[in-house]
Order: sequence, then structure tokens, then C-alpha cells
Amino acid sequence: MTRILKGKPVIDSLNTHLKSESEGLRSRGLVPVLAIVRVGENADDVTYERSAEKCCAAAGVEVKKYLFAADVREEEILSAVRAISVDKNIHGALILRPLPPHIDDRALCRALAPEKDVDGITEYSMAGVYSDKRVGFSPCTAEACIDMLKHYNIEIAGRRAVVVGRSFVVGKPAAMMLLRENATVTICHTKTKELAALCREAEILVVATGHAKLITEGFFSPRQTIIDVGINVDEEGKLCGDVDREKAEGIVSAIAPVPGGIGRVTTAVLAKHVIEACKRSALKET
Ligand SMILES: Nc1nc(=O)c2c([nH]1)NC[C@@H]1CN(c3ccc(C(=O)N[C@@H](CCC(=O)O)C(=O)O)cc3)C=[N+]21
Repeated sequence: MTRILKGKPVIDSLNTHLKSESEGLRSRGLVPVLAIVRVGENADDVTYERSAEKCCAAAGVEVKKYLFAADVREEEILSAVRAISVDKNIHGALILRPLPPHIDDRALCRALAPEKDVDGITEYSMAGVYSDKRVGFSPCTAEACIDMLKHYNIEIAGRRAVVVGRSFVVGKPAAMMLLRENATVTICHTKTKELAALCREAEILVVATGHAKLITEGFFSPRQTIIDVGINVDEEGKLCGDVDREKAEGIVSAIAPVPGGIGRVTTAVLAKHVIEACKRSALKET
């Protein structure tokens, strides 16, 4: 029997903890605030934004939105991000990405104060992920994978982990975080030969490629726990992951499905980071 690792229990347990943390902060006159920066009306961005707002409300984090038209001038967003960076009442910023091509993504990242980088996009946060130091914040989706494994008591140390995908947002940081937890990690990508055979050997398989149902028959084995990070739309217009769930079920040990798996855990991690950023800012002032 394949265990389905649902996101909801992970989110509920995170939120219970976060709610009491944010209440503690409020009793000291501190309200954790997240700024959300969105350019245009991209459906993916709007979905993620809604999910972030829901999780923040449950965790006791306030949200302040900065919305811009799709053809906004780069200078205008840059000055908004600079204003957020110096605003004492804002503790974290989520810049919905990818941005339209006329906006220099890296310039925007550089304009963000590192201590407010709750989404792990600045070079400062990246250094934290790769150096195992508590500097900045890890990208939320990568951290959500680890939080999910821990919530369901899935052993990481000493086990063979395979990450399919090498993006800066998910694959690379997820691999580093699994390594930090003492897994033996293999990173696979589009040029990997014998991908199916490598995946079959994985005891923990994290998939973040952006290709619907890429991981299918021939990739599965009974000792596997799979975290599907893909967000795709199938032929029928339905949300689906990078893993062919129907083929996996009945073979693998456990799978975090799409939808209903890692997706919203990501926004709970985001809320966790805002609360942590708020706590760190209070420490700095006293
Ligand atoms: N800085 C940044 N980080 C992101 O992580 C980011 C982003 N920008 N821009 C937009 C994309 C898109 N994205 C989605 C995540 C989950 C679902 C999703 O559908 N989640 C639920 C279902 C929908 C729901 O909860 O309403 C699930 O997987 O079960 C959709 C889209 C994150 N993104």
C-alpha cells in the first residue's frame, strides 16, 4: 500500500506552532508583515499569492500587497523593493516570479535587503544554503520538502536521495538540504543518462523538472518515498505533477501528490520565515 503524504496535516501542524509564535510577538507589540510584489495577472502567480495569503492569515502574519501592471517600468519596481527593504514594519518580501522579460530579475534580487529575503532569492541566502550557516533563508519549496519528510518521520540520514532538476529555486537547494540531513545525494537533469535506473535506486526521490508525468513506469521501486514538486496542467486541463501518480501508486512506499501535497506547504514555510525574520529584527533592536 502506497502512503499518500498529504500537505494539509503538515500545514496544520506548522500553523499551530506559528500561530502561538506570532501571538507571542504581538504581545510584545510586534506584528509580522509580509510584502507580496506581483507584476501582471499571471494565473500561477495569483494562485500562489492566494495560497500565501491563506497561510499567512492562519499563522498570524499580515500581508501587504504591491501590485503592478505587466508593462511597469523596471525603475518603479526597483524603488518599491528598495522602499520595502528599509521599511521597519515589513519583515519579509515575496517577489512573484518569473518576472516579465523586460525586468532584470537579478537587479531586483540585489535591491532586496538580505534579512527580508524570506523566499531565499538573494546571493546572501544562497550562501547560507551552501555553507550550512543560518544566513538568510532557504528557498521555501526546498525547505518544504525537508519539513514534509520530517513531519511523516521519513528517515533521511544515510539514505540514498535522488533529486531530478537543478534549478536555483528547488533542485539545487533541495539537494544541499538533503545533504545537510546526511542523505547520499545524486542530482539528475536533462542530460542525465539512464535516468529511470537512477530513480529506481532512490529511497527518497524529489522531482522538480516542470515536465508533466516525466517520472513514470520503470522509475519506481518499493522502498521509495517520492516528493513531487511539479506544477503542470495535463491534456484535460487538470493540475498534475512531474510524477505519473497512477503508475506510482501500488509500487512505491509513499508519495506526496499534486495537487494536495507540497504545494501549500511551501506557503506555510514562507509564513514561518516571515515570523523568523520578525524575531531576528526584534533581536537586533534590543
Ligand atoms: N517567488 C515565487 N515562488 C513561488 O513558489 C512561485 C512564484 N514565485 N510564482 C508563481 C509560482 C506558481 N506557484 C504555484 C504553487 C502552487 C500551486 C498550486 O496549485 N498549489 C496547490 C493547489 C492550489 C491551491 O492551493 O489553491 C497544490 O499543489 O495542491 C500553483 C502555483 C508557485 N510559484
